[in-house]
Amino acid sequence: MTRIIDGKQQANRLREVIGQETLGLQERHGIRPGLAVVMVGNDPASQVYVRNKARQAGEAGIASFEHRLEANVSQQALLALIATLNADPAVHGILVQLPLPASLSEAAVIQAIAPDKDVDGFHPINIGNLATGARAMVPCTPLGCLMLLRQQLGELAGKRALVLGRSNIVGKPMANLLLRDSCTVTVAHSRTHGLAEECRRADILVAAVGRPGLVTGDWIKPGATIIDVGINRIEEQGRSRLAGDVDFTSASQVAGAITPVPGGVGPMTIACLLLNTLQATCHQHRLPFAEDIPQRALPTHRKPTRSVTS
Ligand SMILES: NC(=O)C1=CN([C@@H]2O[C@H](COP(=O)(O)OP(=O)(O)OC[C@H]3O[C@@H](n4cnc5c(N)ncnc54)[C@H](OP(=O)(O)O)[C@@H]3O)[C@@H](O)[C@H]2O)C=CC1
Ligand SMILES: Nc1nc(=O)c2c([nH]1)NC[C@@H]1CN(c3ccc(C(=O)N[C@@H](CCC(=O)O)C(=O)O)cc3)C=[N+]21
Repeated sequence: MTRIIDGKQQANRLREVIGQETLGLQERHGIRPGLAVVMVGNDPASQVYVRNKARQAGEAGIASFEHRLEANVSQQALLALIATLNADPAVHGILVQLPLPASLSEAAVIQAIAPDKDVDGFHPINIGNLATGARAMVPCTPLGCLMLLRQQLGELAGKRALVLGRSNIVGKPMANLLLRDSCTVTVAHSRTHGLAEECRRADILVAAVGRPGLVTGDWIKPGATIIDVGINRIEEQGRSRLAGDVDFTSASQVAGAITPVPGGVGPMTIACLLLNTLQATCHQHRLPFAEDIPQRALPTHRKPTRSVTS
């Protein structure tokens, strides 16, 4: 039986536990975590996402501060805003919505964010710490994927994992996280030869390519766990809907467990953003952070020793 991994429900649980923790911070220390979201231009898809983040932050006891800048804002003005947010004690986390207009340097903007407040985990310091196995702020989307995998499979050690996509925001940090959990990791991309065969070897397949329905059932090892990161807006029969990078209909015939789109990785990304904001708040106030929040919220389904193929 294929299990549908309900990311929306898992994210609700995670946000509930985050809410209990923020309440504790407020009551014991009078501290309210704060998240600043900077949006440049007015891309409608980003607006929906930013609105969802603000609402869910509020429900979890996190203050959110939205900064909307015109698409033609200068690099200098954007960097000045980041400097202000870096210095603001009410702001514990800073997220600059990507992609930025082409006139702005994403690298320069990301590097301007104080690493302690970099709740996206995109700053080179955080990337380096993740890659070397040190404590780091971990990018939200791969972190959410890892939580779903751990919850689904328990122990990940020794499993063959294939990460499809090598972007800085999903593919590369995902590969690092799986390696940290002792998976045997392959990273595939647009220049990979024999992509279907690579995929068929994988016990765990994480697809983050931005190509709707690229991964079909015949690319999947029977019983494998499939995490579909893709969020693609497609037109079908004159209507617009969201589709993942995995063809859900054929893949769900073969997979052991699979995330849907919508309702899979997307909601976990936002929950992980709130978790990173809580972690950043504790760190900045030199307070202990409850590392076990994900395990408390999402206890594992299976005994750690059982393999996907057994
Ligand atoms: N659920 C969520 O929270 C999030 C979802 N997303 C979604 O995830 C998807 C990926 O996002 P992102 O990582 O930013 O995308 P990028 O466009 O930055 O990277 C795409 C990657 O996929 C590879 N690729 C593209 N086409 C193919 C192909 N035909 N075969 C094999 N590999 C291919 C590219 O290879 P190469 O490097 O060789 O060009 C690249 O490494 C998108 O749909 C995006 O909307 C993104 C962020 C968060
Ligand atoms: N600095 C930065 N950090 C990001 O993390 C970041 C970003 N920029 N730019 C854009 C991408 C995309 N992204 C999504 C997060 C949640 C959903 C999400 O909640 N999706 C819902 C549905 C949403 C809908 O219905 O439109 C779901 O999949 O169920 C989608 C996409 C984060 N990103």
